[in-house]
Amino acid sequence: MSERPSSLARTPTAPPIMANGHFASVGDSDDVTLYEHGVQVIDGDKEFNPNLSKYLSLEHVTNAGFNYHLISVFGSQSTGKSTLLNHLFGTQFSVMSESERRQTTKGIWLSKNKKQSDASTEGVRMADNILVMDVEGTDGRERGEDQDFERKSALFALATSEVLIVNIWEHQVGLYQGANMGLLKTVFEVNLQLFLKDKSTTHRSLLFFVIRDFIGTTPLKNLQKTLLEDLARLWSTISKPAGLENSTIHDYFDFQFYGLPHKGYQPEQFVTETHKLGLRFREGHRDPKRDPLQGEFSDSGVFLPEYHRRIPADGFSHYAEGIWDQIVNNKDLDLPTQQELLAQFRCDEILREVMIGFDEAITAFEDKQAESVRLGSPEVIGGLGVAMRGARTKTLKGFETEASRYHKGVYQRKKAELEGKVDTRLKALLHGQISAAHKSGIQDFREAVTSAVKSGQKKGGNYDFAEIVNKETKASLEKFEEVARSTVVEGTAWSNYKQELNLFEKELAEVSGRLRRDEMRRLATRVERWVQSRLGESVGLEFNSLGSGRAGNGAPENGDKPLETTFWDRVWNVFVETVLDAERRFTDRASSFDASLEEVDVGLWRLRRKSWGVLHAKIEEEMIEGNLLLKLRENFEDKFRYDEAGVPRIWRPTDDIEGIYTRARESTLTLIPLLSRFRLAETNAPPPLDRWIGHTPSSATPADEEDLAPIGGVDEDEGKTLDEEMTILSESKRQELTVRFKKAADGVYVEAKRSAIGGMTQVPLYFYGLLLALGWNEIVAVLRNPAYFLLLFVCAVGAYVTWQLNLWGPIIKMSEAASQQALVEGKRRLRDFLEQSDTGRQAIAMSTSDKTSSSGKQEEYEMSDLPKRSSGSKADDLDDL
Ligand SMILES: Nc1nc2c(ncn2[C@@H]2O[C@H](COP(=O)(O)OP(=O)(O)OP(=O)(O)O)[C@@H](O)[C@H]2O)c(=O)[nH]1
Repeated sequence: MSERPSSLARTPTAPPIMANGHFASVGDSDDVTLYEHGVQVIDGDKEFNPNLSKYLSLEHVTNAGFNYHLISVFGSQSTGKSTLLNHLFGTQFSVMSESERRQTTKGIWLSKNKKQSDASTEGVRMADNILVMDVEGTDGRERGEDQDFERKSALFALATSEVLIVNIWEHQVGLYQGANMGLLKTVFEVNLQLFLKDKSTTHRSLLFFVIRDFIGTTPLKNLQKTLLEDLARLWSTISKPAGLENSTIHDYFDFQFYGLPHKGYQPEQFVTETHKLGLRFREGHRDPKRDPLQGEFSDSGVFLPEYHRRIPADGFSHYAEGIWDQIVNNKDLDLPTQQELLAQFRCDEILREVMIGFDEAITAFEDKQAESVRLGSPEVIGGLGVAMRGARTKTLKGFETEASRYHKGVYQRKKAELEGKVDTRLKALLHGQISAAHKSGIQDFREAVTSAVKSGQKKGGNYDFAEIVNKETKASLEKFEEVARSTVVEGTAWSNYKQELNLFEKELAEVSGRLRRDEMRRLATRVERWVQSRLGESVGLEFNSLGSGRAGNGAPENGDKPLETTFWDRVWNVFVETVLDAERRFTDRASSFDASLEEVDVGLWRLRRKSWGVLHAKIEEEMIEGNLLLKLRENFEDKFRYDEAGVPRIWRPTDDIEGIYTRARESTLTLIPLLSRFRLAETNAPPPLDRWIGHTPSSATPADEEDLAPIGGVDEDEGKTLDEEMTILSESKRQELTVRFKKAADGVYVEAKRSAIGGMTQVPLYFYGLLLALGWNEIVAVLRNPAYFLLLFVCAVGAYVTWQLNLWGPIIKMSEAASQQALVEGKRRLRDFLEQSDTGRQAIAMSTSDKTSSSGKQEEYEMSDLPKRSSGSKADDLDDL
């Protein structure tokens, strides 16, 4: 290529200017000074220079969009075309040396206008970015008969340029070859082909005839007229496509003419005129309504929008290359297709460019989101919405700015493609963000409700669960909506979070349902504990009543029925009352949870079942052999040891101990069958447990039934009948109990009998006679001795006086108290003494253990050693619930 001095320098005819590096500038360096002669777009060997785009970007044309103009110059070889352009635009196209007459410009060169605005014309708007193409001269001896290149270059110039300067000498006007009529005929023909296919816009071009060496003898108007007549004739000779037979040359071309004086003979005028002409190109303002053929146009501008080929500057080099490729390969030049191809190419390029910016803005967020998902703790990313909206707007706007200048159809398609790409990624980010908000929202909600409940419990349990749930649900929904709203990209169909919001709301409801169930469970547990405590106390009292003879509720035995016969009725009543109370409390509290009727039903049903379990366990505890035996003994003792008035009996040998014993024993023995079955006295049947507990509610879940023990008569399928459920003591247990009770009663009987016999022991009378006979000597000795007699007499008088004064009682009491005190003090001193010596301590230990073991052995039979029951445990207060 030409930018290496190469192709042109290699040709034997290459001028020295090529060898001295003028052409070497192109493409090898980015330094704009190396492009002082412009860039060779097409070299002499018809090769296209791929560095054209580099030149345009160095000249700051690439980003100009449509704000640039392209002018080509045509004309015979060595007619001063390059000279003309250099004067008009300050370019530095190579010019033939005066001494030689040979081809200078090979191929097609392009340079940007280098002339700035004059001081005098300041304020006048300069035409933007004028690019000029210096086309190899026609009719040159170097190409000879080969007119291929000049036709191809004409076609290329027409496809790209707005204005074609036709450079002719005045004396050439009227000639055919000299006036380039052959070339112009080709231009007209290809113009018809080129722009016929693209009917979307009206393409016009300006043919600007610059008449060189214009003397002025023939007025310019006459020359203009001659040329136009020639051109009209030429137009009529070309074959036109169907439908355009009647078209005129003016349908496609505008014309302007300008005469320039001889450069050699009138150098000053030449400079002045080229300067004026240059200003028309650079600063002239063209009124599109003014017909340049009719009116004055010497001061008129040149460019009209309709001349523009509508190729954005950044796509120009690619477009030009495509066009040239078609031309050089003799393919049908189809401009719309080329424009479409260009649009596709450029839109793809622009799309890639804008996607780089998009990646920079978004990838970090995508990575962060992916990382948090990978770690299993999705996180709401701050500032995501702003970044998403900003990146999307910037990307689409950037694409629109650059790509909208290209073929509309392609642009729309590519825009949709870009939107698809951008939106797919943004949508994924939005979903990620919403899903993170969902997960963290649910977690936060659960934690908030739990901690509010806990703090409520700490403050004494006075909290409203439903209120907490409602408050936290509202807060969670607001937070979720805030995240979603701040992340959505307005104006996009996919930026919709309604469905996700519904899902979130649904899950919140599920979680609150679960939390409520947990809360209800906790409530149920508390109520059950309360029931357990109350039943433990009340049922314990009823069992104690068996021994005390008074009802557990404190009511004395009434005459109608023996207390024992209504025992189970009382237990059942206590149970029913307690459970009804618990149910009422449970229902009150559960309703404050906003629990559904079904949930409350299940809770109550569980409560009844559990309460029955508690009662059953309590009864079983009371009915263990030791406890029951104790109750029976107490009952027996009550009847045996006390009379009808409740006064303790002192047994005398004359009493009917056997009779009383037998009645008391038989009465107590009737208790055993009574206690062995839970039956109500009225109906003589078990209580209606199945009816009372009720059927399993349909809304009960397997989890609700999991921890419930089967109940006979209620859970029929468990194979245990109500009768079995209500049987407290088996037959064998009853018999065993009867035997043991009888033994214990016998023990009491024996003790009573023994105490009755012990009460009748006396000192026999003969013992007094014997005492007199044996002590007669001592009596006589005392009576005969005056001292003894006197002492006896004084004692007798003292005793008589004491008796008279009724002081014997106090004296005896005082002496008893004194002796008692002396005994206690003596014992204490002895213990202290023993504790201070080792042997003494051992002796104490041995005596204590002996005492314990001997009392254990006697426990079953010695009524006095039986442990006394506590009247009942302290019940928890249900108000604590
Ligand atoms: N008579 C006359 N000669 C001119 C004029 N302008 C330039 N020349 C001379 O014409 C010769 C060719 O000038 P170029 O500008 O190189 O001509 P060109 O048409 O660009 O030549 P190629 O690029 O080889 O086709 C030079 O020697 C110029 O001095 C003019 O207005 N009148």
